[in-house]
Amino acid sequence: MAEKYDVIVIGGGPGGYVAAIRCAQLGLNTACVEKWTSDSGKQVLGGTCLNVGCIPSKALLESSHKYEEACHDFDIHGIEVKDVSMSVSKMMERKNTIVKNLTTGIGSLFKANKVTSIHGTGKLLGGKQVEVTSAKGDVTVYEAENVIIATGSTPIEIPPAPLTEGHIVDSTGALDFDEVPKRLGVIGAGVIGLELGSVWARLGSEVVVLEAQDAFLPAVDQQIAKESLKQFKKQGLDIRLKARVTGTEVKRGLVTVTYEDTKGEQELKCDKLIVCVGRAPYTEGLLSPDSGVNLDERGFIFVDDNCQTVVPGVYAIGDVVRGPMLAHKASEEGIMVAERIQGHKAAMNYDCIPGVIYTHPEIAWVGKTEEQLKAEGEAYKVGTFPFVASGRAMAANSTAGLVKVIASEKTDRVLGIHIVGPQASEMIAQAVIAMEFGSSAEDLALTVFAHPTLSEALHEAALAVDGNAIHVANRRKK
Ligand SMILES: NC(=O)c1ccc[n+]([C@@H]2O[C@H](COP(=O)([O-])OP(=O)(O)OC[C@H]3O[C@@H](n4cnc5c(N)ncnc54)[C@H](O)[C@@H]3O)[C@@H](O)[C@H]2O)c1
Repeated sequence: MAEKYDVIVIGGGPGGYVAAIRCAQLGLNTACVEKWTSDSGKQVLGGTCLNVGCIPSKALLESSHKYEEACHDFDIHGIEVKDVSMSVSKMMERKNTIVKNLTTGIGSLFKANKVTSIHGTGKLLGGKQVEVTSAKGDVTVYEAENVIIATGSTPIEIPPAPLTEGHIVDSTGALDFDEVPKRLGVIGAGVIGLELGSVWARLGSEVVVLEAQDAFLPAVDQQIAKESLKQFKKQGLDIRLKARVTGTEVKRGLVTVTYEDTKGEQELKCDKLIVCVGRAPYTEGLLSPDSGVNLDERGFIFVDDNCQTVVPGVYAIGDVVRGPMLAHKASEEGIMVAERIQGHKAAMNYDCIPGVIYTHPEIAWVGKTEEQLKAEGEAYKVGTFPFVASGRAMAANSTAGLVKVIASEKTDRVLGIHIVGPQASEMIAQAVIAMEFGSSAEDLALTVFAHPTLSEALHEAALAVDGNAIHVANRRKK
């Protein structure tokens, strides 16, 4: 008889491992299937986020930022540093240690919560059975009352730029360069292109980012996107918009990229090229024909608002379903599904998911952009506050950027908050809480913020919504 669980989770990333832990906490007999294998043949938990995504990229962003500060920004504080050098191997060692600590930590959390970890590739069969194939090829079939699919996504490859070992790489390869490339090409000015482009630019690469679209960060509020582009250009990132890559050639270690822009066909020569043109849901070999689970027209697993597939008791969460491909969205969906399996009435608020781009300055937002509200015909009012007027930002020598609060013209309810500036990734949590609690701009304006903090910029932007900012001249009321 096949071994039976209350819940089997397929995938051990931030969606899957969080779902598994929550299910076990709620008293469900839970197993998590993960195929990722280390060089020594051991199972690795944590998925893309911990192994080759959010965490390692933040480790490199932090190291490269410190290097850049030591080279260029200490001087203003009166600190003189000479002969600054960077050891790429040491930087990578630090990153690898952080990844190892976190991924092994999940194993400990599984033990503490009594989640059974199954090493192998999971496949959903009919009747809520899960087939697991080990690295050696042994096949075991398990049964489950409930299955949660959390298999994530993989980088998209494009025909004009096939990955070529050591020369044309995806985001995973770009986290493991063994030296700073002199010239680095990046295809795609999205989240990954900007974050990884920043890492290597700070370390000395001449970075050219080729972006097919004519708008920069089209999903971001365009006032914030414009300010960000200005800052990135100042930092020496050469971002070329309306530049669609049409071909690549690798010859004697040199990559030649051909692309088309408004002037016609162009060429770019670089030592390494990163392809980061988006990610696709990962469903390869996942579903047997009789599993009953459907994909939508874009290849995502089709689910309702509660992450339920068309098969009762089979759920899917994270990058493999609709919505933003973000670790925190996956984790929260995992918790919601675990609660629902246990009969609770949990639901996700998809209108309050923050987005962050970890460049310098950081970009962060929650809720609607001005462009979205215009398109929806919703009347709104806007308050902004620039960090150049913040004492704390001055003290930190980080005055680029602004906070923007958008509120309903009719009700004053906050509809969106957008930030480009220092610590935006941390500040956005305040905005998310405000929106989650249905705050008005006035509620924020009447709240006491500690002085001197960067968060005061959010307070002032909320005050500015009705022309009441103190530390900046208000726009005249009409
Ligand atoms: N900080 C974060 O939250 C974070 C970090 C990394 C990745 N992610 C997620 O991972 C996913 C993938 O990120 P990404 O940066 O690869 O994708 P993306 O969708 O953010 O950006 C890809 C960009 O590539 C451009 N592009 C596509 N084909 C092109 C071509 N032939 N020539 C030139 N440009 C081309 C697109 O127009 C787009 O702007 C995203 O969903 C993102 O949200 C999030």
